[in-house]
Amino acid sequence: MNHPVRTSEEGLRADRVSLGIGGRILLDGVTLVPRPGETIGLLGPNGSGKSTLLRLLAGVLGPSAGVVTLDGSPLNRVGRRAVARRVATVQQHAHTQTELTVRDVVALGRIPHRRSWSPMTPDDLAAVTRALERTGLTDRADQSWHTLSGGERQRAQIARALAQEPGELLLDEPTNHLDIQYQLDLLELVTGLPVTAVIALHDLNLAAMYCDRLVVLKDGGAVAEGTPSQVLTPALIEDVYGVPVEVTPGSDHPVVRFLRRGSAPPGRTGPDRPPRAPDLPAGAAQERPG
Ligand SMILES: Nc1ncnc2c1ncn2[C@@H]1O[C@H](COP(=O)(O)OP(=O)(O)OP(=O)(O)O)[C@@H](O)[C@H]1O
Repeated sequence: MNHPVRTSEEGLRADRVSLGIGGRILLDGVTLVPRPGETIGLLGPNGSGKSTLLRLLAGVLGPSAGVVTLDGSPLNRVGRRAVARRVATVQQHAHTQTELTVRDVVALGRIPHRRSWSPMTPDDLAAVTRALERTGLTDRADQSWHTLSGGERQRAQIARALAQEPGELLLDEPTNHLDIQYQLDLLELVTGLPVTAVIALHDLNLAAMYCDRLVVLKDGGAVAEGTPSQVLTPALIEDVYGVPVEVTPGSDHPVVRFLRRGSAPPGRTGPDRPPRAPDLPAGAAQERPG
């Protein structure tokens, strides 16, 4: 997963970024320093600030405090086109108007690399072909975007981002709409690319399997950061998501098992779990219904 080729000043990083809109703090002093080539998973409940942080990293929004830099320069001084040559984003709900084919959509990824009004070069065409192949869309290339399934649209957006040949890839819940095979394929693909990737994910087990490091957001603040084994503890998950879990340390990565509310792992007692009645016959102790 790691392709350590650059110095620490290089790459995309967020330094103590905050964002307030309409008197509400959406992000509060978050620092994110991806190491070159690594995959960072952004975790956190709905509304915790994951998409907002990705928008700041993409330069779509500017922070109200702190700074996002690309190779040491604040994004607002780098220029949109230069940022677009380096940073590709895949959003949650991509909409494409007009009657574009899949190939047309993927070719949009080449725009930052092309001069205005100039035709696609052989390099552009090769990048589009490669991106279609990598996402398994070659035989869909001439199909209209509108006729694609939700999962195929998602893959076409990933292909567009790959055609952009970015150094940094920002993905906002890219596995939405994908069946399990494509979820695994996609994360395998992204983590195998020579790019630095920041991925907002809801699936803790996929995050544990594929991310080098995780950053957990809660109410706009970063509450944990580290490897999946360091971060994905029952205490952290219960605190952030409010759900009971059991975490099994694996040789490669931890495995999270969600428990029905009202139940708890063997040996644990808590406010949600009444102690077993001592006078019930063996085997008769019942868990509370979830
Ligand atoms: N332009 C905006 N104006 C006001 N509030 C906003 C704006 N954009 C986002 N928010 C709020 O900021 C909070 C964080 O939103 P964000 O989309 O970053 O969360 P998220 O962690 O990506 O959530 P989800 O998992 O549901 O996608 C939310 O409460 C959202 O309503």
